[in-house]
Amino acid sequence: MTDQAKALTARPTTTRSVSWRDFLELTKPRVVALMILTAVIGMLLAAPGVPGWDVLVFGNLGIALLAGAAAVVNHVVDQKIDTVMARTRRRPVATGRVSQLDALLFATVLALAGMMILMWQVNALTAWLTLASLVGYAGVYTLFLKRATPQNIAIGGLAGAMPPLLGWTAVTNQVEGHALLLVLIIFAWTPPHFWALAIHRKEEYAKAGIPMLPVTHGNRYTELHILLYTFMLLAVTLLPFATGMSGWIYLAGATALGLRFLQYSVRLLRGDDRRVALATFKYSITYLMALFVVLLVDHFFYF
Ligand code: HEM
Ligand SMILES: CC(C)=CCC/C(C)=C/CC/C(C)=C/COP(=O)(O)OP(=O)(O)O
Repeated sequence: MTDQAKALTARPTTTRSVSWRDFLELTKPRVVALMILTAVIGMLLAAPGVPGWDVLVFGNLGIALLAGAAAVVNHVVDQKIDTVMARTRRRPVATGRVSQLDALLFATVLALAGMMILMWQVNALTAWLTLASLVGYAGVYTLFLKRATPQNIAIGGLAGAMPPLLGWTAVTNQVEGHALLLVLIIFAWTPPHFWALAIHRKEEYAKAGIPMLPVTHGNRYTELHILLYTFMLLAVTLLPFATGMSGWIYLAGATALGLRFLQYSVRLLRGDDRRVALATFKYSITYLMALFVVLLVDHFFYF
């Protein structure tokens, strides 16, 4: 192998030694933080009043530990493909700063701690549903779907959509219709959230050999699907109002946020521009955060 070929295939080297920050990074803290926001709001909507501090603290801690563990496993399973993509090549396992074994041990500790907390301090239903979400993301999505089909996100997104239900069951110990509605909202949101980023990073996914929708079916097809999912998202977000779960404040907020999302999707379909794709991805995060905050404001306004 020539020196140039070696340089191209080598793992990115790192001069920095391992630190606690690497372990924190492995847990995808910003993604988990948004999941916890949706779990907290699930708890607050489920409770007749305000849930007890113990459910709030232990429920969210347990869910966060298991979600973090799932993210760590994702780094281990994806080590090779993370090394190929510019967005992920500096990750702790991809660079080798954290070994696969250490990462797996870390994931095991997080998962065991999370399960014990949920089992002993919350309830078994929440513990098993959270574990199922971990398996859904780390096992079904990462290990299998991500590499197998361009519909990976449309199916695998269910795992990431679970936190509001997990929050709800932590309080009520029951799976109820309104909680499933919140799951449905995140489930419909996930494809536009991710496909916008996949368009922006299409070349990298192609290089890594991952069959993301823009790679297999092109940008225009993906943009059309983003638009269709955004319509569906807008329709699904009207259900909390239609079923009497939320009031007019929510309806106004959800409609305004959804119309703005549609505006991004239409711009994307018209312009096919990488920068618009990135802006759409960023908006998707603001959108979900704002939508759940509006749900909560509405809940306490009519309370
Ligand atoms: C299987 C479903 C999902 C897929 C495939 C997906 C994909 C992604 C990807 C690839 C990124 C970029 C990460 C990076 O640059 O390191 C990202 C970022 C993000 N995702 Fe998702 N996502 C999913 C579900 C969710 C869910 C359910 C939430 C929250 C409820 C969420 C919240 C976020 C946030 C907050 C970021 C920004 C993270 C940052 O700034 O570092 N995602 N997502
Ligand atoms: C217990 C529970 C609630 C589990 C949910 C786990 C969890 C952290 C889901 C995150 C969703 C996500 C960021 C997917 C991206 O994975 P990717 O591999 O497509 O993206 P990447 O290339 O950035 O790693």
